Amino acid sequence: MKIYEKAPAKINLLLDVLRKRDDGYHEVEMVMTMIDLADRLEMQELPRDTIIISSQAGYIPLDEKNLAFQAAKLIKERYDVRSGVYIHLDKRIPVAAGLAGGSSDAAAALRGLNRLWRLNIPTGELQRLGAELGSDVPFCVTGGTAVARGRGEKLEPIEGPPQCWVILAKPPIHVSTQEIYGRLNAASIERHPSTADMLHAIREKRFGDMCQAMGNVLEDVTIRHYPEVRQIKECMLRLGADGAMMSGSGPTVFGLVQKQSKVARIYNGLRGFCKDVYAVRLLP
Ligand SMILES: C[C@](O)(CO)[C@H](O)COP(=O)(O)OP(=O)(O)OC[C@H]1O[C@@H](n2ccc(N)nc2=O)[C@H](O)[C@@H]1O
Ligand SMILES: Nc1ncnc2c1ncn2[C@@H]1O[C@H](COP(=O)(O)OP(=O)(O)OP(=O)(O)O)[C@@H](O)[C@H]1O
Repeated sequence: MKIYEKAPAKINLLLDVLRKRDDGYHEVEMVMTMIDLADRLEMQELPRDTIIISSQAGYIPLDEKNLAFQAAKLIKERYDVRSGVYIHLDKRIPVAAGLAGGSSDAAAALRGLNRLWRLNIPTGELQRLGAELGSDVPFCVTGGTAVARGRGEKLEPIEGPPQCWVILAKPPIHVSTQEIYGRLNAASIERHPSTADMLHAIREKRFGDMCQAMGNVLEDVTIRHYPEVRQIKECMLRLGADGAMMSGSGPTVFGLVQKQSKVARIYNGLRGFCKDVYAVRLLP
């Protein structure tokens, strides 16, 4: 039997860091939502006790370092599954972009293998397993729109933001999430974004207020080392985006636009800057 799962990318509409924790992670408060840019996973049961990953993308690990491999291994061990699986990853989300591509693949593998092996694992348990693989994985298990707290695993689902276009531009640099959090001095953050303002804007479907409420405390840290992120953000706003911000730890910058008539102009303008540009919708 073959089954398929879509693994959409996420953006952080808001990312605040409250403090550094004793375990080395940071206590965060984030508003996350999914966009219509997704990897596709094909999963096929194998009679042998083995996990095989393949992908058309030449630049991701296909061994134990792959997050989909780790998801399959975890579920096999915890649920004592004797058969194996072949997972093909059709990668469309840019890698190490701040869009949770690997995390979403892991979450899709957890959902898919739960079906393939008829394990009936409840969603909450899939999220707990996901938290063992990465801080963004529990959100990716369910998707939608949510406030994420703790290190990202405490989730409060909320209604979706007002629909709009999302234009993404990723400069050709590799940014390590660990390095960016490591360079952040949580005690000296000058301006924290307001989660309350963001939630109010989303609840009231006020697109302009939502753009105003966007904020990401990791942005300054990444920009200090990669000034091209600021250039892309400024370029997006100059070209007419209603709001623009870095997603996650970067380096991808996303711009939000409500009017379709503006999309082509922003997209084409950014293509002059970098190769990796996408124009997609929010996932409803
Ligand atoms: C930047 C975000 O993507 C925003 O959604 C997440 O906060 C990070 O999610 P992620 O990539 O799934 O993160 P993980 O794989 O769990 O952690 C990578 C590294 O980021 C740092 N990290 C991550 C999450 C968190 N709340 N505090 C941290 O300090 C840790 O140094 C960790 O070693
Ligand atoms: N299935 C996968 N897809 C992409 N990268 C993967 C995968 N499995 C492991 N990796 C590794 O994870 C690293 C981070 O890639 P990923 O695309 O998940 O980053 P990201 O979008 O910045 O994640 P996040 O937003 O959660 O911090 C890459 O360097 C890559 O080698």
